[in-house]
Amino acid sequence: MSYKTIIVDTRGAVGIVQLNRPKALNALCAELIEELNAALDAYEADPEIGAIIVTGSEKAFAAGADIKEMLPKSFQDVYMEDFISRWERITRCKKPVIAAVSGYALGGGCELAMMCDFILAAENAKFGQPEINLGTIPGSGGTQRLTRFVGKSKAMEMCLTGRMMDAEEAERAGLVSRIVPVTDLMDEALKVAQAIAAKSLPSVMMAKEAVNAAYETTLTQGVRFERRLFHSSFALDDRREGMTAFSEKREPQFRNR
Ligand SMILES: C/C=C/C(=O)SCCNC(=O)CCNC(=O)[C@H](O)C(C)(C)COP(=O)(O)OP(=O)(O)OC[C@H]1O[C@@H](n2cnc3c(N)ncnc32)[C@H](O)[C@@H]1OP(=O)(O)O
Repeated sequence: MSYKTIIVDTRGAVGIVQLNRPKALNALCAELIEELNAALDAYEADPEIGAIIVTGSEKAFAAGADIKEMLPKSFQDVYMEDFISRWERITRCKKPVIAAVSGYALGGGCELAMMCDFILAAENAKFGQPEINLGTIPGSGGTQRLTRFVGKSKAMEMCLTGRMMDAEEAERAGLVSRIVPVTDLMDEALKVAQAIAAKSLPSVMMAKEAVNAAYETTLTQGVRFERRLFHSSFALDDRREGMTAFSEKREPQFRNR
C-alpha cells in the first residue's frame, strides 16, 4: 500500500511508521490519521511483526492536530463526526508500540506519543499541550494521560500555560522512559523494539494489558486482573519453553503459542 503522509518500513520483526508531513511539522491531519491507522492494522495483522515504532522527523514528532484543517470546523461538525475519535486506534493495538520522539511533540503530537506504550526521547525532544494558546483545550487525552504520567501540578501548569517540557524534565517527571542522543534515536528504538519482538508475543501482550490496567482500574482490581493473566500464561507453550530453557541453561526458542 502506498501512503502520502507516512513512510512505513519493516526491519525484521519490527514495523516502523514515520509521520511524514515535513512542511507542516507532521501536523496530524485526517489523512495522516487514516494512513497511520491503516499501517497499524496491517502490522497488527502481520504474524511476522512483534513490535511497532511510531516516529517523526528530527525537528518534529508531530506539532499537533492540523490547525488549518480544524479552523473552519463548527461545533456541529466536530460533534457530529466525533472529531478526534479516529486517533484512538493506536490505544487498541495489542502489539507493543514505542514512540520514538525527536523535536516537538505538541498538542495532539504529545497525546499520540502518550497513547503509545512508552516514549523514547531524543535529547532535543519538547513536549507540550499548547491548545490553551488557540483558545481550546487538549482533546485527545492530554488532560487525562499527562496528569497520570506527571501528576496534577505539572500537568495543570502545562495545560494552563502551554509551557513546553524538555527531554530532561520529561524523564525526571516520568513521561519518557529514556533519553538518547538525537542521532541514536532510531537505532536505540530499533534495539529495544527488536528485544521485545524476540520475546514470546502472547506474554508481551499480556504484560502490556496488565500494565495498562493500572491506568484504568483500582489497585485491587488491577492486581486481580494481573493474577488472572499470570495464571493464563501457564497455558502458553512459550511459558513452558521459557522455564524449561532456564532449567536447561539455554536460550528459549519461543514459538508464539
Ligand atoms: C486534539 C488536538 C489539538 C491540537 O493538537 S491543537 C495544535 C497544538 N499545537 C500547536 O499549537 C503547535 C503549533 N505550532 C507551533 O507552535 C510552531 O509551529 C512550532 C513551535 C512547533 C515550531 O515553530 P517554527 O520552527 O517557527 O515553525 P513554523 O514556521 O511555525 O512551522 C512550520 C510550518 O508548519 C506549520 N505548522 C506547525 N504546526 C502546525 C499545526 N499544528 N497545524 C498546522 N500547521 C502547522 C506552520 O504553519 C508552518 O507552515 P507554513 O510554512 O506554511 O507557514
